[in-house]
Amino acid sequence: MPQSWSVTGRQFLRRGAFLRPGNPFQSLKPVLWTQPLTPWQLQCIQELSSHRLQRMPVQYILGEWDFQGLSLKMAPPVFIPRPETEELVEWVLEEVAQRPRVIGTQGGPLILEVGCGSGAISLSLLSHLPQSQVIAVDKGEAAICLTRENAQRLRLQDRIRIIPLDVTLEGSWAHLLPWGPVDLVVSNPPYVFSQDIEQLAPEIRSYEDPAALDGGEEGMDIIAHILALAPRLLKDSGSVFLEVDPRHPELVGSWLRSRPDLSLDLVAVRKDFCGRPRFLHIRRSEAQHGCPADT
Ligand SMILES: C[S@@+](CC[C@H](N)C(=O)[O-])C[C@H]1O[C@@H](n2cnc3c(N)ncnc32)[C@H](O)[C@@H]1O
Repeated sequence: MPQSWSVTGRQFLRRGAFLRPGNPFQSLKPVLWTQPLTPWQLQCIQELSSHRLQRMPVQYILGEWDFQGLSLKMAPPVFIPRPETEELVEWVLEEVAQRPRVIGTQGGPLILEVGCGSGAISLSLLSHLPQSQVIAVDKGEAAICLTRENAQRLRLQDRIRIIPLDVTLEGSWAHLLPWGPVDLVVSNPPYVFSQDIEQLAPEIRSYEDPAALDGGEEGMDIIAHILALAPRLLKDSGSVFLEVDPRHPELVGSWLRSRPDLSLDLVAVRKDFCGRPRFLHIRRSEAQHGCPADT
C-alpha cells in the first residue's frame, strides 16, 4: 500500500492555482481550459492517476474530505467517513434538540464516541453543539493521531478528549469517563459480517484498516461490547446511537432481550437514504440504579 507520495491531490490543485481558494472543483478557471500543462503539473497528474489506477480511494488521493460541512484530513488506513454516517449525526442532533431536558440538562450533552476514526462524528457534533464536550476513543493509533490533527485544524481541541483505547479490554470502561457518566454514546462501529469482507470493493479491502470494518461472524463483536458497557457509561436515561448493518436491528433487539440485566431498550430504528434500516437508538431504562456487574 503506498503510504506517502510527493503531493496530495488537493495540494496539487491549490499549488497549481487550478482552484480559486475555498471553492470547489467546479471553480476551475476558464483561462486554464486551453492552457497546456507544465511538466510539473503533468508529473503530478501522472502520480495521482497511478494511485487511482492502484484503486486508492479518491479521498486518500485528495488527502481531504468533507463531512457535515467540515473539511477533514484523510490518510490511509483510517476509515473514510461515509455519507450515511452524516444521517446518524443528524439524528443525534435532532434528538438533542427535541429532548434538551433529558439530554444534557446543563449546557450541552456530554458525548462518548467509540471508534472515532478521523474524528468525523465527534467533530461534527461538537461543531453543532457549542456547549458539548466529547470523549473520543479508538484502538487504532493512526485514527487517534488523525482525530487529534482534525480537532486542531477545526479549533475544536479544547472540548474533546481523545483517548487511545480498545473497548474490548477488561476494565477499559474506567478510562472512558474522565468527566463522569455521559448523556450519549455514539458509534459507527466495525459491523461488517466477517464472511462479507471478501465482497467489499478493492478500494476498501486494500486501503482501509480491517479493524474498522470486520465486526466478527454476525458483525456484532464490538456492538455487543459497547452495549455491555453502556449501563456503566450512561447517565440515567442516557442513550446509545449506533450505525449498523440492515440485519442488525433484529439481531440487536434479540441480543438485548437476552440481556435484561443491562436495562437497555431498543426504542427506535431509522432508515438510511436508501431505505435500509441502519441506525439504532437504544435507551437506558430510567428505573435502573447502579450496574448489574457492580452488585
Ligand atoms: C467504521 S470505523 C468508524 C470511524 C468513524 N467513526 C467514522 O464514522 O468515520 C470504526 C472505528 O472503530 C475503531 N475500532 C475498532 N475496534 C475497536 C475497539 N475494540 N475499540 C476501540 N475502537 C475500535 C476502528 O479503529 C475504526 O476507527
